Amino acid sequence: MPASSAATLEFRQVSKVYPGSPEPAIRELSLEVAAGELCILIGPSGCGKTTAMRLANRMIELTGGDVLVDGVSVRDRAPAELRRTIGYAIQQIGLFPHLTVAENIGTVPRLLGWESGRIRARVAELLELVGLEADMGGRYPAQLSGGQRQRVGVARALAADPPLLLMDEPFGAIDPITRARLQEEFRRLQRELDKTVVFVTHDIDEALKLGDRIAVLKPGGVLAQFATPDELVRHPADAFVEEFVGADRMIARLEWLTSVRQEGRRT
Ligand SMILES: Nc1ncnc2c1ncn2[C@@H]1O[C@H](COP(=O)(O)OP(=O)(O)OP(=O)(O)O)[C@@H](O)[C@H]1O
Repeated sequence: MPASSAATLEFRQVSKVYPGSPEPAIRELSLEVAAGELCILIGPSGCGKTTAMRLANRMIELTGGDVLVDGVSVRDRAPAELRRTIGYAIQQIGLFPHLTVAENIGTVPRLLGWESGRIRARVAELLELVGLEADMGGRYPAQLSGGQRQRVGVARALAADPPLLLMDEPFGAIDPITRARLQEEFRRLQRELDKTVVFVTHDIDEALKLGDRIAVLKPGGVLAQFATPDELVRHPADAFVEEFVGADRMIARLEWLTSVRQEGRRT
């Protein structure tokens, strides 16, 4: 896959005030995500993580500022067309219950008008990529485990080979063991496929394990710090980040994670 398959993403002084709400959900958020980077959004409940994500694919509209994908404002893109070029995976998965796994995965390629042979080949490739047996393609979502459904959600988000993936707690409702396995597989996949990813999580361990950089948001949608896992743990920008990350506890853990990640890269 060419190195150019990843997109850049920039939040430029982004604000969002929901109609009828006295306070902004996001305040002057500026963030630049490099091509191929895995950027984590983390912060307490209600700090605007999902809002930030949905502003990027225009599921909701900006109040102020701009979001640029590969330097082009999302305001200048038609929402439906924009969404077909951005993979989106969410915790609730949102699989269509009346469609088979294969049909679910093929949703965006179908919308893009791919011919059926190409869709079939892509679905087979993706099932293998996310570690599902080929015959799972004929099942319905209700016939899968939670972890299998999450994999289908990730496969569906990857289907049209989008340069940018938005993932909103994609492994949220999964037991810890399956979750750890999915995290590892996803990390490997992301490196292999060279995608830009914005990944929302509540889980600081998941953030430290997966993120190239982590954006910590405070209540009111204010960016507290945007830094590598190492910087975040060793040099938290303020007391909020320090408490959120739990610095002392984390340093030992980070050293362990760093060694695990290096180990992973060698294999
Ligand atoms: N459609 C909406 N209308 C009005 N207010 C909203 C709407 N959606 C979200 N909000 C508010 O905006 C703020 C940010 O919500 P958002 O869902 O982005 O937070 P979050 O960080 O993703 O939260 P969580 O971690 O709980 O999922 C919250 O105060 C929320 O109540």
